[in-house]
Amino acid sequence: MAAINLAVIYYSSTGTNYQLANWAAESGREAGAEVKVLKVPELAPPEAIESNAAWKAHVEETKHVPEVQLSDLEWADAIIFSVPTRFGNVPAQVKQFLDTTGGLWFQGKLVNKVVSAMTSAQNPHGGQEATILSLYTTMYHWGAIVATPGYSDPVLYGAGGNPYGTSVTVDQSGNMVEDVQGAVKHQAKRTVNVAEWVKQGNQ
Ligand SMILES: Cc1cc2nc3c(=O)[nH]c(=O)nc-3n(C[C@H](O)[C@H](O)[C@H](O)COP(=O)(O)O)c2cc1C
Repeated sequence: MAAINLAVIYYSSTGTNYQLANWAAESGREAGAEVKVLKVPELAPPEAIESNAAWKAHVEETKHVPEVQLSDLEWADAIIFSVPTRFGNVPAQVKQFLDTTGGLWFQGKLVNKVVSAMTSAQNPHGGQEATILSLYTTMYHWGAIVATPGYSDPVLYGAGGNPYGTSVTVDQSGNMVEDVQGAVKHQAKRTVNVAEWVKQGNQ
């Protein structure tokens, strides 16, 4: 099998998407990939972060995580995004990062990247599917190959059955409502497997 470089790129204010990213990374390594977990740079002013204890704690907890660079996108064969819902769309931090990929896009360097996405929201119908589809719209412009979980494994039903990508509800205390660990791991393994098929086909 061709060795796959997997970049797990996340944004998180209060830790949910960081946890999803780490489960995906674990599964990617189990599937034999070389894995990097990378955070999208924060744009919020320090006063906003300071005013929210959970946000502040998460920023402290993840100080060691490298920020994603454009070179990470070049390096990656497969990319898994994990981002929270913001009014049914991606957070501004993520959009800002995506908008820096214009140069790579222009050079055709994002073509055939195998991508997949996950999200979280406070409400079970709070815009999870819309958020993932918004992100995928950019991926279609990249010429990426979007690898959705669909209903490719029974574990997805127990996780809420979002065929576009794993999504989870976060309660008022910041805890995940559905048990999505298995679905995340399945999605990550599947993404690595699809990247292997694509890479082999290109060799
Ligand atoms: C500006 C803003 C907009 C949000 N919009 C929604 C929304 O439309 N629907 C929803 O269910 N949750 C919404 N949320 C809640 C977040 O999605 C939730 O806090 C997030 O999924 C937690 O992920 P994290 O722990 O990785 O930061 C919003 C939060 C913020 C700050």
